Amino acid sequence: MEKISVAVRFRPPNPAAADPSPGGGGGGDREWRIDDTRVTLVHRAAGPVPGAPFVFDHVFDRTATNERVYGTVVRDLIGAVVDGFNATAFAYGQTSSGKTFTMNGSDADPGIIPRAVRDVFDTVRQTDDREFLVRVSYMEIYNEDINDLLTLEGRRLPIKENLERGVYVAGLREEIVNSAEQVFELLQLGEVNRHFGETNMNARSSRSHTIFRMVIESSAKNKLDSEDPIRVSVLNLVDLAGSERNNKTGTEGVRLNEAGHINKSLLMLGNVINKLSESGKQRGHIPYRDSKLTRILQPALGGNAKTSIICTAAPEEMHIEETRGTLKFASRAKCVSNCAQVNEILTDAALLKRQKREIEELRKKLQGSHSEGLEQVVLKLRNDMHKSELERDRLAMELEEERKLRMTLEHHLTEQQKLLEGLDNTSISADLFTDSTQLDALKTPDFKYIPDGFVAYRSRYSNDVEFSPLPENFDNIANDDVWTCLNKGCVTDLDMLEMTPGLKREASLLQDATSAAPLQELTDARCQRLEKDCATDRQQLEESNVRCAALEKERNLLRDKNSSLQQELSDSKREANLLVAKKQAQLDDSIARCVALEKELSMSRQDAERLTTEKQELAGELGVERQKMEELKQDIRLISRAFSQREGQLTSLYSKSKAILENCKASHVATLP
Ligand SMILES: Nc1ncnc2c1ncn2[C@@H]1O[C@H](COP(=O)(O)OP(=O)(O)OP(=O)(O)O)[C@@H](O)[C@H]1O
Repeated sequence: MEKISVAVRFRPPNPAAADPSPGGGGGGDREWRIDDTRVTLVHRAAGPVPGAPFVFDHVFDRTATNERVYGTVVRDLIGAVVDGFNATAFAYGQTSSGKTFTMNGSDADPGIIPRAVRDVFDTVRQTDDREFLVRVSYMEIYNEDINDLLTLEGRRLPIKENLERGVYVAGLREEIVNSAEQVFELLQLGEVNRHFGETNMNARSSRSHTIFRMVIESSAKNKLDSEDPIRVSVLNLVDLAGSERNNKTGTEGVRLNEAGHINKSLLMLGNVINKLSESGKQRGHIPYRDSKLTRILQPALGGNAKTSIICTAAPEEMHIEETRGTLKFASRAKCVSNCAQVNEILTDAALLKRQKREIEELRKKLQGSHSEGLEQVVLKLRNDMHKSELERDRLAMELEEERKLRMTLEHHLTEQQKLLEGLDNTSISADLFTDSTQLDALKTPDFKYIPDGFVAYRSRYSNDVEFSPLPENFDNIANDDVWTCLNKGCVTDLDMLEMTPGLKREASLLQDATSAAPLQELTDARCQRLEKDCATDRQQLEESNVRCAALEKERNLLRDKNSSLQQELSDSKREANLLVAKKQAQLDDSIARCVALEKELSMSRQDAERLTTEKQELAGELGVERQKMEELKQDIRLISRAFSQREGQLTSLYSKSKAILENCKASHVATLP
């Protein structure tokens, strides 16, 4: 929020009015005194007239130039307009107080409009990173009709309003301009079409309110960001017609009609300012629609714009009441706040992006803190659940591997047990080896009999030629790894090869019954070894079983935890849904209430508008009545003056007659004998 900036400017005294002779209007004993930003009415002899002084943002005395006024009050607005803010500057004051002088100026000292036009183009030129499009229009409000000053066809244009453009004058010509000179040409054209007229107080009095408007559109030169919007701002420079008293301006006929409209629309402007200056609660309906001027200036009055008002005043004593009225208007305007924002137009994509963000923010707000907490809990539970699912899968895999290992071990154990039993029950004979592979397993690879077979390559073997002579040609030699691979990972098979020297001669041993003793020894050793292996395998199996049981237990625990988490999750979800439904119901309820209130409001607004119209009519009638009363009073004054003159004449006639009579009487008495 930003207050309207208000300045007061006193023009130099009118040389005719400074004339102290009767009718000259000057030479009174009261005057306005300026002290920095303070204006006080003083008796030249007796000091300040009772009443508070008026204080404004800026006060200019007769010596102030247009350059100074512009620099102090308007220059900053131009920068803001080029940056995308709306801005308005207008001159308000009684007739002949210097409004047109302030807005248009002279060749020697140009006013606000020409200076602003130059500044706009200079600022645009200095803004390197944006592209600009400047359009201008010029209109007047004459007798409550809006006329386009740039074309003679544009008469009585209607005011329209829509969401996109707000309040606008339909059919108003807008010229695209590239330089200040182009604008000055258009302004000249407008000045020709503008309504001026001669009154007793101003040989060239503005009979209409004029609004010169510049629309400045800009976009970034490098559109890297799709969200980069187009900026559209409006600068209004307004020269109002002056309020006037008919007895002073001596208006009649057309001028009187014009004055009626001027005074009425200024009254409406005053009403809007009064309402806006009231505090929020008392303010109520703002009657912008009561006049075209207030409707067009609506954004500048308490809306989306930066606004400066320059109130012009006449210093002469004969205008003290009008000046006081202007200062009161200015004081109220000082209390009005505007809310200016950069005006941006977004592309559809950017708008969508922005709206999505806003909806997301609203959704968050709607859900409130409690459901936000719930959402976090749900999220945490979901995370926990996911973690425990992963853990469960990992354990299941481990369990599966353990199971496989156990089965392999069990299988291996059974095999070995079978083998052991077989060995226990027999003295080894080739016939007992029913499975030829079993027998093969006990044999040292015999290179003579199996020419293409593999042999474990061990240095020990090669040294020990007695048991394992090296073959002449090593075409197929396997090292430890290949052997292990061939024996399905059972290293014991490789170790068994140490026994092969005995078995190398198995054919002759088995045939020779006398050599049974050493065979028995070998068998026992082998049995012991197998038993040892069995015991180790059994131990491994038991350990594996224990691990399996522990894993199963852990898995069950996890399963329980998982299901309890799922239960919690569904509870939270249910609670969150309930809460959202509750909030939605509250929202629906609020919307319904809002709709009802809006309906009520619009009805009240209609009532208020009706009342305002009635009030205005009554005020109009009152004005007429007051005028009549004034006229009657004037008549009474004239009659009583004539009456007193007559009375004086009669009295002196009577005195004269009386004196003559006395004289006559005296002369008659003297002539009596
Ligand atoms: N500050 C000033 N310095 C010098 N002359 C001024 C100044 N202000 C006004 N004048 C002169 O006073 C006269 C009336 O001024 P101007 O026409 O600007 O008044 P106005 O308020 O626009 O009147 P109206 O409402 O009737 O149009 C003009 O001759 C103008 O040159």
